[in-house]
Amino acid sequence: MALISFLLRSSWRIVAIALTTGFLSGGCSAAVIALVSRTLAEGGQSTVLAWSFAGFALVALTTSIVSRVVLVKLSQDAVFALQSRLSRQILATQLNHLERIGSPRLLAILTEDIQTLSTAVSAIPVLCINFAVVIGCMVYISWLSWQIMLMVLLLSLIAGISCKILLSRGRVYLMQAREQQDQLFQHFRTVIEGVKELKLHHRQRQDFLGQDLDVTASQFRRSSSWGFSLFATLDGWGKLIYFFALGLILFVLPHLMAINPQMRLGYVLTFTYLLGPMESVVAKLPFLSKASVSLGNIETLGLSLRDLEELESSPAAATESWQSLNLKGVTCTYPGEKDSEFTLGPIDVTLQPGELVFVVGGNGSGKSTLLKLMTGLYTPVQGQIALDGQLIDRQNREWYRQHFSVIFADFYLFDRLLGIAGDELDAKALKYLRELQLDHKVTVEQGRLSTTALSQGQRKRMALLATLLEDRPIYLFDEWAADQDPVFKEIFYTEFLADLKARGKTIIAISHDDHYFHLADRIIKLDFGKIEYDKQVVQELDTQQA
Ligand SMILES: Nc1ncnc2c1ncn2[C@@H]1O[C@H](COP(=O)(O)OP(=O)(O)OP(=O)(O)O)[C@@H](O)[C@H]1O
Repeated sequence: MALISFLLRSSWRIVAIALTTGFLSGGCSAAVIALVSRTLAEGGQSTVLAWSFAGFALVALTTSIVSRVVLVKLSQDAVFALQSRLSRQILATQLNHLERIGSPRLLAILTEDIQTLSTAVSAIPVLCINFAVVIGCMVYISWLSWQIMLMVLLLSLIAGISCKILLSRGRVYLMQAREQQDQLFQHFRTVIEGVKELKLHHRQRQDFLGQDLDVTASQFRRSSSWGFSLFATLDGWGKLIYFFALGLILFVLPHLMAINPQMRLGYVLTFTYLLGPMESVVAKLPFLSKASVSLGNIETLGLSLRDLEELESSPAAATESWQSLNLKGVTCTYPGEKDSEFTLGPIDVTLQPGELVFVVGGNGSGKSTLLKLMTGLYTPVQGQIALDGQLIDRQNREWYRQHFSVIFADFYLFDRLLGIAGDELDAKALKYLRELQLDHKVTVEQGRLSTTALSQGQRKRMALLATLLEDRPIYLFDEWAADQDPVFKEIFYTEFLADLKARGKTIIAISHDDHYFHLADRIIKLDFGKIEYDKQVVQELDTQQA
């Protein structure tokens, strides 16, 4: 039902057409078999029966095609819309919420759950048709004899209740398996991203494979096997009931009531024909159950993303001539156990245009967190951020973010210069490629990079190229120079930063390169999430000289 309502949300009209034609097709197939049974039972041949047979067969065939084609298109459209909506929702959700959900879970939902849903939804037309065949045949059998109708109803009731019990048990195992799959995705990530370390260390690899991957994989295997075994039992149980009914008609009923051999032949034929559709319906049940677990996951994620969704709008252009950026009593907390909880702040900082500020401090002192807070990626738990006196809130946060160009320590290098247009883009990119000494390695054509298979230092230079082309008022670098050779480190601090400063840009650079601290206007030092000091470098030198 959940799957049908998922499709109904896309287009109830198409679902109505698909279900009607599906049931019509199934009904006509049942009518065909009823006609065959009757013809065999009566032993004669009539033109009316022959034409009816041809008519029902034709309608069964055409409506089956219509139902399948219509629903396949609708289901693929619905899955496409879902993928697109989820991706957009993820991008529109607060960063700290996404970090809490974790990338393995997000990836599992975007790939595994959506694929499961897509497979199940494409099976719906066949299911409808087969379901209608089963119902149609049952109706036909019931119409022939009320005693057999009673027997069919009773057996259907027993089958329905027992199937429900087995299905709900199986579903519990599938839900467990799906949770374990999230963990498995985390381990697969380790396999892919930690491949170098794991290949180098035999014991490390054995430890990881034996204690992590295999343990989760075998838990997943156990839950899945239990789930699917219960569904297999369901299949067997269904067949047992079916054979029981067949046996009753063949061997018991003739002793209880007057039933001629032809009619018996008709019943047996109808029952035998029923087996195929019934098997098909039962075989699809595990996939439907799995899909409903996936749909639950998708919807839970959707709801949780919606709760923490940010306003998406086409923001106004960044203010080039801003005067002050003010953080007042700003705090940010990563929730965790009492001892491991980290709080940054309260932070009080005011930045001016054209300033070069170095942020320093030990590992884990909160430098990167400060950058995410300053750029509006994290929402402060307390305190306020204001640009030129304008408080930053949900309404204008998107606009506020347009002021920053950032290279994070774990930056992502896109394979094309996204969102940067202009006729001269390639020429400007070439100029920077030369300055960054990458022109022998990378070319840019219509904004697309010829390669991103570069060394870490080169990748960082390409990220710098992209930010330079963005030309935003405030630049933030999280230990950008850490991967650069001494020559380029020198060029970065003395030429690139100086050039940005000369262009009136504000630069906030997290750095451990104390060689270059004298170039800064200000140094902010963080310690355990608090500002230890925030001092003007030039003033201090002046004071010393005085
Ligand atoms: N996504 C996160 N979830 C939970 N805690 C986090 C997260 N990111 C950082 N932390 C915690 O916040 C603290 C500050 O981290 P942050 O990355 O800001 O430090 P940093 O000063 O940039 O360190 P480094 O110099 O090592 O890069 C650390 O104790 C870290 O464990």
